[in-house]
Amino acid sequence: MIKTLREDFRLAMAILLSSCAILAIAPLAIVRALTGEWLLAALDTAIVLGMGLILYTTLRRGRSTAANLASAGFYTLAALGMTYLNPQPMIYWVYPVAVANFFVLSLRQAIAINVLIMLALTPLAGHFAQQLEFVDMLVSLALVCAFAGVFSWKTEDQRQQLENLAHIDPLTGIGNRRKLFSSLDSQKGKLQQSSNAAVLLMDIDHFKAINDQLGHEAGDNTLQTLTVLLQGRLRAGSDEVFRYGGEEFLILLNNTDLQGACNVAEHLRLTIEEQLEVTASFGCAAYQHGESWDEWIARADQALYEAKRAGRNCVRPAFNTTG
Ligand SMILES: Nc1nc2c(ncn2[C@@H]2O[C@H](COP(=O)(O)OP(=O)(O)OP(=O)(O)O)[C@@H](O)[C@H]2O)c(=O)[nH]1
Repeated sequence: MIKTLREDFRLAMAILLSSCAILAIAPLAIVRALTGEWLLAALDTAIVLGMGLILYTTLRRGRSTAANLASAGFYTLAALGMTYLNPQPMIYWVYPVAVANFFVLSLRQAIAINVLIMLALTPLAGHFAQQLEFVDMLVSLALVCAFAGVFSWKTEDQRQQLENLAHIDPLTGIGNRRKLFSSLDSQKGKLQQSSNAAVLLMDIDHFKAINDQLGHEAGDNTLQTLTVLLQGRLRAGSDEVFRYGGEEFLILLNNTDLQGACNVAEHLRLTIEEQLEVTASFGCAAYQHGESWDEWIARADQALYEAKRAGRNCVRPAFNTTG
C-alpha cells in the first residue's frame, strides 16, 4: 500500500484530504451538537461517516479513479449542502473543496465539477447583502480555481516527465527494467489468475565484439534496429518488450504457454539471424502459479544461460519447478 501511495499522487491526495476532513469536521460536529445546531451537526456527522467509509474502501482497494471521483463528489456535495443551509459563513468551505478537486481529479473532471459548483451557487445570490459581494465571491473563486488548475496541470506534466525519465530507456525508447516490474505489478491479478503468460529473455550473442570491431555507435544502432524489429514482430496490445539490461531484452507474452513462447522465440531468432548482422539466444519461461516475478525471470535467465552454453543462437525452455 505504501508503494502504491508513493506512486499514485492522486490516491495519496484523496487519502490525505479525507483524513484531514474527518479530523477537522468531527470536532465541529460535536461543538454544533453541544450548541444545539442539530441540522448542521447531523450533516457534519454524515460527512465524517461518509468520508470514513470512502477512506476505508480506498485503503482496502488501493485504486484511485473510482475512489477519487466518489470522494470528490461527496465532499463537494457536502460543502454545497452546508452552504445552502447557512450561506454566509459556510461558503468559505467551497474554496478548499474547489482547490482539492484539482489535486484529486483529472484536470477536465476538476474544471467540470468546479463549473457545476459555481452554477449551483448562483441561486444563493439573494443571501448576500449586496449583489457585488456575490460577484466578488464568484470572481475570487474563479481566480483560485485558475491558479490551482495551472499549478496542478504543471505538477502533473512534470510528474509525467519524471515518470518517463525513470521508466523509458533513452537509447531504444522502450520500457526499462523498472517499467517491466511496474507493468507486471499492474497486471498482477490477470497474470496470477490465468497463469497463462510467458517471458522470453533474449541476449545478443558476442555483442562486445560489435562494439570492439565497429565502434560503440554501431553497437547502439544495432540495439535500436533490433528494438524496431522486435516491436514489429510482436502482437500489439498484448505483448510488451523491455530493455532488461545492456544487450538483454525481456519480452512479456500474454495468453501464451511454454510451447507458444518457444515458437515465438524461434521465429524471432530466425528473423534476427536473417535481417541483422547479429544472432541472439533465448530463454523462455511460462508463469508458474505462486512464484514471484524475480523467480519467474530467474528461470528464464537460467534457460538463457543454457542456450549460451549450448553454443548460442538457439532457444531453451525453462521447465516448471513444481508439478
Ligand atoms: N553500444 C552499446 N553497447 C552496450 C550497451 N550496453 C551494454 N553494452 C555492451 O554489451 C557488451 C556485453 O558484453 P558481454 O556481457 O561480454 O556479452 P557478449 O559479448 O554479448 O557475449 P555473450 O552474451 O556471451 O554472447 C559489453 O561490451 C557492453 O559494453 C549500450 O547501450 N550500447
